[in-house]
Amino acid sequence: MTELEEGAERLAATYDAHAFRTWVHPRRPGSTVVVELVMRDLLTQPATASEPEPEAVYDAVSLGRTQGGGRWQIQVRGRHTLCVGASGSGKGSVLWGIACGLAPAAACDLVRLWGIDLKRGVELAIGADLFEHLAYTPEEALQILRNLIDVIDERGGEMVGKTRLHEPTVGDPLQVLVIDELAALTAYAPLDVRREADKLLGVILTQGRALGVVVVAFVQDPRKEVVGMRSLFTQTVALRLRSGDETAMVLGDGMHRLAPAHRINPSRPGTGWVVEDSGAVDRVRADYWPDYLIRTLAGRYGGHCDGEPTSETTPTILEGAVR
Ligand SMILES: Nc1ncnc2c1ncn2[C@@H]1O[C@H](COP(=O)(O)OP(=O)(O)OP(=O)(O)O)[C@@H](O)[C@H]1O
Repeated sequence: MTELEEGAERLAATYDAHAFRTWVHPRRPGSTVVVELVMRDLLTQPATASEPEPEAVYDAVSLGRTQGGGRWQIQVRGRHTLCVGASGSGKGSVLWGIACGLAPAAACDLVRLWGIDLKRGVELAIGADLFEHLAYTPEEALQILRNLIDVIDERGGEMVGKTRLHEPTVGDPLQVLVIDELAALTAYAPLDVRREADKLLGVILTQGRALGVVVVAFVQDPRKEVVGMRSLFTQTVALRLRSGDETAMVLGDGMHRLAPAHRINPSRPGTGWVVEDSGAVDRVRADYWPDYLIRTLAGRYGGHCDGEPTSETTPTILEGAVR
């Protein structure tokens, strides 16, 4: 092995590269050596989620892996999150990663989960016990939005001049609204519902963050006609998208090259791109949440702080303000 190859091998080991090639730069022979590292793609294989630690966490939850081999943590408190991905791109694994990651905190009433699933509850019903309330109809969805606005009004008065970011405590929890297929509410619901939902969601998205009311929404189609309030979300996860235009729409102009979500292989659901506040771009893959695991956690944490299984309860819609 030549000295050059030995050096390249050391470099490959340092960066956990799968293979390497070396050659002398064609235009600068004798002076510049090129080493090309072939990196292993750590996100090729799917991973199944495991039960979250029993500690109640509400700031951020772990969703899966980053391409560098670290854990993918998503900030929940203080952010409104929009996850966009074509059908079958794996939005469910991001949704359940967040809901199940917050489950221990929800059991202790440090977090209260609200759910809107206008696709007849197909997605959320499976973990229904984790949610304070679930809405399966447009009218129920509006009621949840109104309830959350009441929380905002109440907290706004209490917090003014005291603190900039609501600190969840038992009984005064972080309120997390999970909306599966946002378009069903903002684009395909009856006109009067759409109008009111747009208005109420606009208030929550502009005023709720600091007051401990955050939205985590999922949508297939990111066009403005479908998600008019796209720009009000403060962080975005792009799973597999359908075109470079969609990538630019979701992640920002110029991002279709840096974070090509439209090139994600359809055979690798749960894979996505995230752009951090700092502008750092990362490729990630969510862990897969099988139904049995969601049911297990909903049974263990739904409505209880002591880890005992809950009785079977159907979430109901509250009239008026939440506690
Ligand atoms: N993180 C993941 N790792 C591996 N496979 C996954 C992952 N997430 C989802 N899958 C697989 O991909 C399929 C589709 O995922 P999912 O239902 O979450 O997509 P979706 O984006 O919610 O689609 P739709 O918008 O049509 O509901 C799942 O049934 C599962 O088999």
